[in-house]
Amino acid sequence: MPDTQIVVGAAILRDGAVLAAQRSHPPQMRGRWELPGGKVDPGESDTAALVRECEEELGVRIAPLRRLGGDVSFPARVGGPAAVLRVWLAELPDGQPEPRALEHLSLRWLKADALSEVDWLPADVPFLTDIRPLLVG
Ligand SMILES: Nc1nc2c([nH]c(=O)n2[C@H]2C[C@H](O)[C@@H](COP(=O)(O)OP(=O)(O)OP(=O)(O)O)O2)c(=O)[nH]1
Repeated sequence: MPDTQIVVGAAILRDGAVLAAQRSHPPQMRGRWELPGGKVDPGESDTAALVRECEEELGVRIAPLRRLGGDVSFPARVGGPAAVLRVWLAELPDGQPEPRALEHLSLRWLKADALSEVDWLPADVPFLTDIRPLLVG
């Protein structure tokens, strides 16, 4: 898949909740929710991109733990490359500050019973099946 744009997302778990982020742009995605993360740059590893994007978006340095689920394809912009979302389970190491919405409209820590309360972007939805049992364990 040489032309596929890889997008990485972090399922950051703390105290039985996962961190969800509300997108500010583009207009058709504004207000919808995603796992924090973003596009992998050329030559960059997936986990390096994940750590970089979370620093940019949340102001924290996360620790990726392991992959959750598989590649989930989503419709790329017209004329652009195909795109897939890959998600990692991650944690906030001791000493990290509280995440801040530096690029998002808002952040929420969602427990299992609130996981379906927000309007997730489509590619993130399949990962909720992997995340839910980790919140109630
Ligand atoms: N997480 C997620 N991202 C999606 C979905 N559908 C979809 O087009 N995207 C796009 C939005 C962004 O272009 C990209 C996520 O990367 P990003 O968070 O770095 O995007 P961005 O807008 O900040 O970056 P840029 O386009 O300004 O370069 O994936 C989806 O269902 N879930």
